[in-house]
Amino acid sequence: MEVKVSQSLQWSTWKNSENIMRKPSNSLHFTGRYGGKPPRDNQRFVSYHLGYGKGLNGQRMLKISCSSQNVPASVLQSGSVPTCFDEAVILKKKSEDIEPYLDGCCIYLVGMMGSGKTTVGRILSETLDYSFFDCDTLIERAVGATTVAEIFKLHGESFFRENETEVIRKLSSMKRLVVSTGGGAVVRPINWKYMHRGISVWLDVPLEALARRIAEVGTDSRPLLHGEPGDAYTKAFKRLSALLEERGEAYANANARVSLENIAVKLGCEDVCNLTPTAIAIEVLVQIENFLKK
Ligand SMILES: Nc1ncnc2c1ncn2[C@@H]1O[C@H](COP(=O)(O)OP(=O)(O)O)[C@@H](O)[C@H]1O
Ligand SMILES: O=C(O)C1=C[C@@H](OP(=O)(O)O)[C@@H](O)[C@H](O)C1
Repeated sequence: MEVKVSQSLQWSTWKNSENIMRKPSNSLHFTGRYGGKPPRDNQRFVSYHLGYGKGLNGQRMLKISCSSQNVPASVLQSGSVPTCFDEAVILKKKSEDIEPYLDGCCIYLVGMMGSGKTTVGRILSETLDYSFFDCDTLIERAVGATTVAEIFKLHGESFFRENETEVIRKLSSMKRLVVSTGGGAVVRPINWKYMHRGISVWLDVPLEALARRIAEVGTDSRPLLHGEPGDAYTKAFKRLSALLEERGEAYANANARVSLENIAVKLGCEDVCNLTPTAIAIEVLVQIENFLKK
């Protein structure tokens, strides 16, 4: 029997398995932890299921699946969550398929705040062996400020936008980058002139999901969401709806659109919040491929 284990199922995940249980039907279930130290609650564990099944030709095959629940935002963003075996394999295969067509072209992720540009961008850069850049971080460095919120407070939004354009301009002369742009980068036509030197992809996420994600981490780092009354979810929802209303058409300038609602339908998933960043990264590659083959 030949079993190919993807790189993203790292040895450390297996080595650190907390408990291995033999299940009745000749299958194994074990829970692995990610990261160095054992977390205290079970929610930070990832469960693996190993069992035998039949392949297409009826041959016996080892099947591996993995599930993770309530993985903290910081871990999701770090891109170090052990992902579903199948998803990891599909992602790698897809990236190998499109690499020759991409020819080193930069990928710009656009979308509302919280749409997952940073989280998905990191995964894409890793699988494509590209470098990853987050525009907000580069602007903070260029200005010598600690946060975007500080830049807005000290210098105002138009100063921030000027710097954003300058960062995008500089990045656009480079190759093999995945760039996570700020949610508002789409409003300036000059930014599109630079982004169209590469391929732009719009991560289209329903407002409810955006607001839920942002409410979880708070609005501190996102100055445009400050100032609404109400609980974190309501505040985020209201401001995001107003911004989306203003910007909807600007996002549609992107070369490709990745709709989380469409992915959920494809995968038979009831709630877009259950889509993993890897599943979304796969769809980004599929949509880039569609665009390049047009
Ligand atoms: N597929 C996903 N499922 C659940 N939470 C996610 C997903 N993608 C991103 N997040 C979380 O949503 C928040 C915003 O994601 P982030 O990548 O920073 O978005 P952006 O860069 O577009 O602002 C983060 O807390 C992140 O962990
Ligand atoms: O939507 C926007 O106008 C903004 C989005 C933020 O980036 P993220 O989309 O990465 O949160 C950041 O650039 C700034 O707070 C403004």
